[in-house]
Amino acid sequence: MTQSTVSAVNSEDIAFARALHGEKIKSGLIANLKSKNADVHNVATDTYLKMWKKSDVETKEDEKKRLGNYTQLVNSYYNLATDFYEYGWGTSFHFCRYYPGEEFFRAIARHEHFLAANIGIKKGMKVLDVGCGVGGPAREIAHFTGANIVGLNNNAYQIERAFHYAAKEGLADQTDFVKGNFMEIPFEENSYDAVYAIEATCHAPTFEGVYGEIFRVLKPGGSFGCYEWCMSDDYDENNAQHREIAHGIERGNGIPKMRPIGECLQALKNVGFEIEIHQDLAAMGDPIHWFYPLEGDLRKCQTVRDVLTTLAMTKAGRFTTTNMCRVLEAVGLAPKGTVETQSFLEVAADALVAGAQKNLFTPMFFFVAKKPATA
Ligand SMILES: CC(C)=CCC[C@@H](C)[C@H]1CC[C@H]2C3=C(CC[C@]12C)[C@@]1(C)CC[C@H](O)C[C@@H]1CC3
Repeated sequence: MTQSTVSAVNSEDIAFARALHGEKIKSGLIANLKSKNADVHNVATDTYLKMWKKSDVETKEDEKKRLGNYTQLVNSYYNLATDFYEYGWGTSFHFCRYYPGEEFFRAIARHEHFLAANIGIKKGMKVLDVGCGVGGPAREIAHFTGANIVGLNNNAYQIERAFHYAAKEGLADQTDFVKGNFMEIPFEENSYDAVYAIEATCHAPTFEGVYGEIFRVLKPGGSFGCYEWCMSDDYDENNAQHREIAHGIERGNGIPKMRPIGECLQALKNVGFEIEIHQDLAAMGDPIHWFYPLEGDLRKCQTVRDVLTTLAMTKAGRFTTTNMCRVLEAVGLAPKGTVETQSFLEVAADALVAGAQKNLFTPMFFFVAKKPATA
């Protein structure tokens, strides 16, 4: 794409996001739902849902269309899901490991510190967060390390929220957020000391495309650290039950195509990275599973405070949210399509848990890859 086409696409996305969500930043699910423009919300809902057939047999052609339209797919997904994520999960949109007794938000932060420490992020470094969401990890890593973090994200709504939260935490000078496509990163080559991506690059149509761009902007000798969403070695694409779980993960999470671990490692090598560490952190035999909040069993909560924190994530909490959305939609306080959004998020939760329980899926295939000093 030429520079002028890129800025035209960006302006269109920004205008769409403003028309859909309104100009002012609000907090709380109900306040956010109330402020949506119903007609624009309808467009976002239709755009997302038309990418997925509900009952008919899924064909390779459907998958190809999603891969070709990945920007529309991912943008419409996050235009619909972001408020629900913040309401149910907070502002760091990722999973994590837990040790016995560890509180939810503490574990989330520790997962971010672990990544920052492994790629050697230090005070004053210039670091890129690829697919930064609303900036939860970028803020935590900025506070933790003193580095300057730039978050890249193609969703204009999330970018606006990221600026808002960073300013509130006094990080306006230490962070920046840029709307852009990670398949065409809008920065110069060799411009970042370190790059990380947390559960984001699975939205790309190919690992090679996004990793190649990360390689380009990273300085020689710099490290790229990532938690990648992958299907495990036990996953068999020709097994109908496995495929159904993978498809649920795709549809519920706005992912054009789930790929195996092998493809991730091969892509890193193909674009020139030297892989220094790789390990599936979901397969470490942890007594507390990474997916426990979505399992719906409050007895698995780590602390009393966690019962409240994880309430909206459990089956009972999700049932309540669905009914609340039904009522809000019926009385006109939430736009049409809100119940549908909650329903594909339910698909996400169930498919993620099923994939985890059968050891078919990991949201934390962790790797550190280095750009050779001679590159
Ligand atoms: C999509 C990717 C690559 C990463 C996001 C990972 C997680 C943060 C989300 C995956 C499924 C999401 C769900 C919710 C919050 C965010 C996730 C865990 C809810 C708990 C939000 C509240 C809703 O009512 C139910 C959602 C279920 C799925």
